[in-house]
Amino acid sequence: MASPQGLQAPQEFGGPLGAAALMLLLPATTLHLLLAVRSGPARLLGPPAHLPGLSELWSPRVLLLLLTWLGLQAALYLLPARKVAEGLELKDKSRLRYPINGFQALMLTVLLVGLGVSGGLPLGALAEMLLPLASVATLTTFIFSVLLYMKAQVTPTSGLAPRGNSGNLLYDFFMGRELNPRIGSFDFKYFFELRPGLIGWVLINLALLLREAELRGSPSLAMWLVNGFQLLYVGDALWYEEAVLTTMDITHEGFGFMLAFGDLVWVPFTYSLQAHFLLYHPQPLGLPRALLICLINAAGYYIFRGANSQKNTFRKNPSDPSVAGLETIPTATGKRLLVSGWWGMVRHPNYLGDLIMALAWSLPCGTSHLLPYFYFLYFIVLLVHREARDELHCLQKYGRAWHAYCQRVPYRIVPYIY
Ligand SMILES: NC(=O)C1=CN([C@@H]2O[C@H](COP(=O)(O)OP(=O)(O)OC[C@H]3O[C@@H](n4cnc5c(N)ncnc54)[C@H](OP(=O)(O)O)[C@@H]3O)[C@@H](O)[C@H]2O)C=CC1
Ligand SMILES: CC(C)CCC[C@@H](C)[C@H]1CC=C2C3=C(CC[C@@]21C)[C@@]1(C)CC[C@H](O)C(C)(C)[C@@H]1CC3
Repeated sequence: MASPQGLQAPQEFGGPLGAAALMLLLPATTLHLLLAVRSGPARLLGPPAHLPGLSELWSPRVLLLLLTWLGLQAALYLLPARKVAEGLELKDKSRLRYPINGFQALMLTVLLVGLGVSGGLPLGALAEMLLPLASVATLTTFIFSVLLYMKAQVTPTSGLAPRGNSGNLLYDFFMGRELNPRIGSFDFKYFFELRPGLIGWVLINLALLLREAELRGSPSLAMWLVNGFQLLYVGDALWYEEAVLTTMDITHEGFGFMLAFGDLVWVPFTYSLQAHFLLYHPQPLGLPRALLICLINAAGYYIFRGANSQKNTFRKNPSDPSVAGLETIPTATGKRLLVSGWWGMVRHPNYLGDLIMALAWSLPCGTSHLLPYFYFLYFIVLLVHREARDELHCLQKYGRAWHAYCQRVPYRIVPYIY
């Protein structure tokens, strides 16, 4: 069942063929990275040292562990929230309500895990279970995406996403048909975007740190830095949880295989690659280099947070004193575009800050291997592609005003370079 508007929307990611290729390539890449990272040569490119058997990829105990984790995070999501925020206006003029309790869920998880570890829970053992966990999570994602696809069959047209309703099964399954799939007030896209995968990433990092302490007596400085930087990133995402309601994923993307896999598999298992690498390939790191890397991460965070907060404040209340003095240009929609401050430097200053942080997360792993730089390299591709998609949306939305903005601010992500 295709919506007329969906049929006209240009297809992304290379259409059905691209979507099919990605659905094979993404799980295969995750598997390859998890095998390569623990092998001696730790090669990013080239065949893996061995192909795993079924017993290395699947166990009912691991499935139970994953389901318990999802259940715990769902329960924390349902706890009373300090605030309930409204999302942007939908096509039918309604607004959905979202609980703002992500940071609380992170803190409660840390507390529960802390109590567990002090009571003898062998969290370090998780480090040895990442391969079967990732493959079980991949299988779960496929099954879950089928359920999401079926649920969209009975969703009214106004609830469908602009892109994922072309009528091609493979493409729509990948892109996601329904914009905001919910059961009652439980919003699946919002929940998966910020909870089990993002908090799971922190937990995996911590398990790798504890495993390193078990093996070598104490965690290395490099391991501390990677854990600290990424905890800051996840803590920030959950502290500013409300801001996710204006991101492209929540406002535009359907919830299908792409986001479900990204949230549940890609983020926790590939974003933790640096800590995973350090467990099997310890790297010496002196204090002066560690300080320099901290400075790079701080600079990236400063730009990332400054840019995201400036835009969010401006979109929520343009007369807020912190943004009221900034220069803007009007658009035909009634909304204005910032042309000074962070958004006058490049058209995506938040991506620039994010990329600088991505580099800082890999640097503690030294320069002997390319593998721990995977996240940085993938992130360049993701953000360049994302920027192009956003550019197209903004051009369609703002027309001439967007052209004027591009003339005023000619660089996209990196000043004077790109
Ligand atoms: N770690 C990861 O894997 C990932 C991280 N991210 C991060 O997520 C964050 C959100 O990114 P994303 O959702 O892509 O988009 P952005 O937060 O960059 O939002 C883009 C939107 O901002 C508005 N905008 C653009 N220019 C201006 C301007 N000059 N003045 C005012 N508003 C403007 C437009 O929407 P409108 O005008 O309608 O408000 C545009 O569609 C980023 O920090 C990014 O780095 C993203 C993807 C993956
Ligand atoms: C590999 C696939 C082709 C693409 C998968 C993309 C997803 C992994 C990302 C799409 C947008 C994301 C965001 C974050 C994590 C990665 C995914 C899900 C984010 C939650 C990370 C923390 C940030 O502070 C944020 C701004 C909240 C991010 C929002 C977008």
